[in-house]
Amino acid sequence: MASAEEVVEVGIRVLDPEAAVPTYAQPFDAGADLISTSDLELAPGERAVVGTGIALSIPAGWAGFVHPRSGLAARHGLTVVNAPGTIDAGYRGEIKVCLLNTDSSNAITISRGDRIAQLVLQRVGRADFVVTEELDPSVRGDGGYGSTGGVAGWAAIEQEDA
Ligand SMILES: O=c1ccn([C@H]2C[C@H](O)[C@@H](COP(=O)(O)OP(=O)(O)OP(=O)(O)O)O2)c(=O)[nH]1
Ligand SMILES: [Mg+2]
Repeated sequence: MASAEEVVEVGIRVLDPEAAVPTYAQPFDAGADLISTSDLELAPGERAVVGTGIALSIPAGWAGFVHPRSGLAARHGLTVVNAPGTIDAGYRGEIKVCLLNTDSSNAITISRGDRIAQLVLQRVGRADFVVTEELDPSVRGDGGYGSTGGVAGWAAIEQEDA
């Protein structure tokens, strides 16, 4: 049986009198919705940094990641420029979202209180970088950027199997 989800305690300051603690829309959702504290309109191709009205104290060993919401992305072309935005455990300022209207012809209107993005909490590690002349060998080696093949999917796999 799958193990239960891990719940981490995160301190929160609600900075805007009308903002609220972020909520998970459904049980087991990974993302808690973040709201906009501003009214704004994004012209096609325009971006803006938008406040969410909250500040957090995330425990060391964890980080928050600001992801776009898929419905707004699919319906309107709204995304997060730096997706996922990284919220460091030590950051105590207001969480802000750098929104981008990717639609080529329609403006997007955002109203105060709209759920504009979602925050995912994840465990994170930090590297102890050890300088070396030779890296451990691996099967992939230095192959990257398409080294395993192009875009062909099923057809290529079927040919290889034949
Ligand atoms: O979508 C985001 C991304 C970042 N931040 C805040 C929290 C994060 O801890 C801090 C720094 O983010 P990042 O390291 O991505 O930005 P930077 O350009 O490297 O700034 P800095 O020099 O402050 O690290 O900005 C947000 O509020 N929203
Ligand atoms: Mg940084």
